[in-house]
Amino acid sequence: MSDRNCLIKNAIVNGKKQDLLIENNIIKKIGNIDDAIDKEETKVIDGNNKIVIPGLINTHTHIPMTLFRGVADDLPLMDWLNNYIWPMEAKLNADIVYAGTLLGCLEMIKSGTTTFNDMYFFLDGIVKAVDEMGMRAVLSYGMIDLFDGEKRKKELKNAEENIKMIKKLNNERIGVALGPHAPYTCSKELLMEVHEMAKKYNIPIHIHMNETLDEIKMVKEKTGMRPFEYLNSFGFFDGVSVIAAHCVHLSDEEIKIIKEKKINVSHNPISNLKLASGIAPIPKLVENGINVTLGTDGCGSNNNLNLFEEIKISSLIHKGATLNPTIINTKQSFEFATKNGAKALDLKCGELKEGYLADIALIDLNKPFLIPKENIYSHLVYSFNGNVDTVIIDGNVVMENGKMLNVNEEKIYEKAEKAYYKLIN
Ligand SMILES: O=c1[nH]cnc2c1ncn2[C@@H]1O[C@H](CO)[C@@H](O)[C@H]1O
Ligand SMILES: [Zn+2]
Repeated sequence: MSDRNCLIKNAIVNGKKQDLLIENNIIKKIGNIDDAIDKEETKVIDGNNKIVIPGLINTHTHIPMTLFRGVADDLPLMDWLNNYIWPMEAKLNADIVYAGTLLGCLEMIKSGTTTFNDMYFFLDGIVKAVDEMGMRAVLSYGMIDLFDGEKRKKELKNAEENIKMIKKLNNERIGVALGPHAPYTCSKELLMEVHEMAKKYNIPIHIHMNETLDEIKMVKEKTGMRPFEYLNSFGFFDGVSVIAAHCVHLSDEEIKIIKEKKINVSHNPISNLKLASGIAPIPKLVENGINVTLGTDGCGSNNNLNLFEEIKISSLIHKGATLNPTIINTKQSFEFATKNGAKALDLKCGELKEGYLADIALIDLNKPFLIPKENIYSHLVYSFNGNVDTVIIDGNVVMENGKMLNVNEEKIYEKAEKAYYKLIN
């Protein structure tokens, strides 16, 4: 029996009890499907008491940082990076990164995420784990030159080699992007070359922007401009697709640039709360028609990869901040994590539609916190804990009834524990 023909019977799909047929890696049909299905060739999943949702899309993370979970809590960004995270990251290698990525993929699959947009190091280790776990990902090598010319050359060379390595894989599930870390860690020369490279290879740029007041002050002192104005002054946003993570502190002029240049925003409310960076002006961005998506950031600043928490917090935090309970409703925050994420990554998924990629999750509704089963789409935002039942990515069933089909979970935990001890010793 091939996993790649799959019929989900009698589930809630787009608010209605119906069936969903997957052929190869595509949602072939949604409706009442009985006829002409070859039961020998088709895997049938009982969807009774279950809801089908599009797999979630995490648009900003550093996946191997699962190994940094809990190691440096309760610190501000610059102290956290300079004195804790960067010294530990100096000990990384491809094996450690591989172990952290296996764990991260497992955690994401179990909480309904099927695609993630990543920025990190040792991409050969990340690629290997993503491939084995069957996830969809866009990967970028995180470049930091700290304004040093030699370092810049090395970082650009490394980035280009990674682009070639990933393109050569020809793996439909694994895409590549460019990841200049941020305007306070990357020189103008590096950013300009990144822009050229993004055009040359026709790939997106993934960058941290306006996360803290400190970094904005640093950029302003150096350039006389706020970060978005500075990058815009040398055409960084022209003719390329950009995913800007955080965007916590923005001037009206910067919001105008984001709108005009069609920059995708990755909102990471939990990371921003934990590092006390601030609260992003998401309602204002939505009002301006800007594409808002959701990210968890790495497990050093979250400390998990459960995007359902991000959906809930993004619906709550702006209500509290604006004293307006009507702001960011359940449909909007759910779309941040699905449809909008797909748009940012230029993928045909994030919605349950015929012809779209078969990246989906099934949730068992027989849970105390999902009863009564009447307003399920509200429950998914405000009361679900993220534990999904079954996950299908690119037409492959990777988890069924809470059990991973092709990987040994215990081995992943063991590997991650071992890798962690290598990092801290
Ligand atoms: O919230 C954050 N702000 C800035 N840098 C971060 C954050 N989270 C992780 N990293 C850092 O970004 C680099 C990845 O290329 C890593 O050094 C990682 O620790
Ligand atoms: Zn980050």
